Amino acid sequence: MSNPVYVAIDTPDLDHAVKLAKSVKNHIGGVKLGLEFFCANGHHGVHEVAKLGLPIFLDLKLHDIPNTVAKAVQALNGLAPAILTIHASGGRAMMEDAKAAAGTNTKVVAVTVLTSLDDHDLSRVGVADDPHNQVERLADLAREAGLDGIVCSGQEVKAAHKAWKNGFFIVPGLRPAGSKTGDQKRIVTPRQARDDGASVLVIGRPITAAEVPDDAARAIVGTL
Ligand SMILES: O=C(O)c1cc(=O)[nH]c(=O)n1[C@@H]1O[C@H](COP(=O)(O)O)[C@@H](O)[C@H]1O
Repeated sequence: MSNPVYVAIDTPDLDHAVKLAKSVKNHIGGVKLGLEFFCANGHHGVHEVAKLGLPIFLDLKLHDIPNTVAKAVQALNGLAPAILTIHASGGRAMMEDAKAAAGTNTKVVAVTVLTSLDDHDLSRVGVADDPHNQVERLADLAREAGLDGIVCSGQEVKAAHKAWKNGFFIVPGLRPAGSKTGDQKRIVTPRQARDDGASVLVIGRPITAAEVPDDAARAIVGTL
């Protein structure tokens, strides 16, 4: 089985990003580049990190009208990301058009309920349901739209996997026992997420903010 750990390189500093990715390269399965990195470094930055030869997960969480998202996806095709994120709450048509616009080797995956939100946060944005039901609802919609999978927390992945047997499940909000939670609310350990059916384990600060990121990555992979 290939290594499911994708390290989230969240920094605007390209040199630091490349250095970090190089230092953990042998212990991870891929690199996730998100908004902070992309807004600062754009396509050039992605190309530079991609030179290391690891699969790139481009986490831009696109969310707009269908035409705009489809054109944005087209504009990213030159980067050939292994994985690209859009928001499920953009609706079925937006997801269908995004998938149709993506390259055949790119998995298009829908973010359901951010791992930084709990029941209370959801109710404040007008979602009366709990995260579990909302993930289930958005996962069904993403599957109907022909997407490859979803992003959800480790607290929902078991049920999501059961309902969508061949889905691709990305799980962030992972914290090894004893590590700082930060802004994440729905957390589990990397091992728990893997056991419950995650395809990709997204891990950022527990690796990137460690004194020796290389050692932290090795230790986490050792728990899987
Ligand atoms: O799509 C994501 O990757 C994502 C979705 C989500 O619900 N929660 C979430 O934390 N993420 C991303 O996963 C990473 C988590 O980073 P750490 O909290 O530092 O491990 C960040 O890059 C987030 O942007």
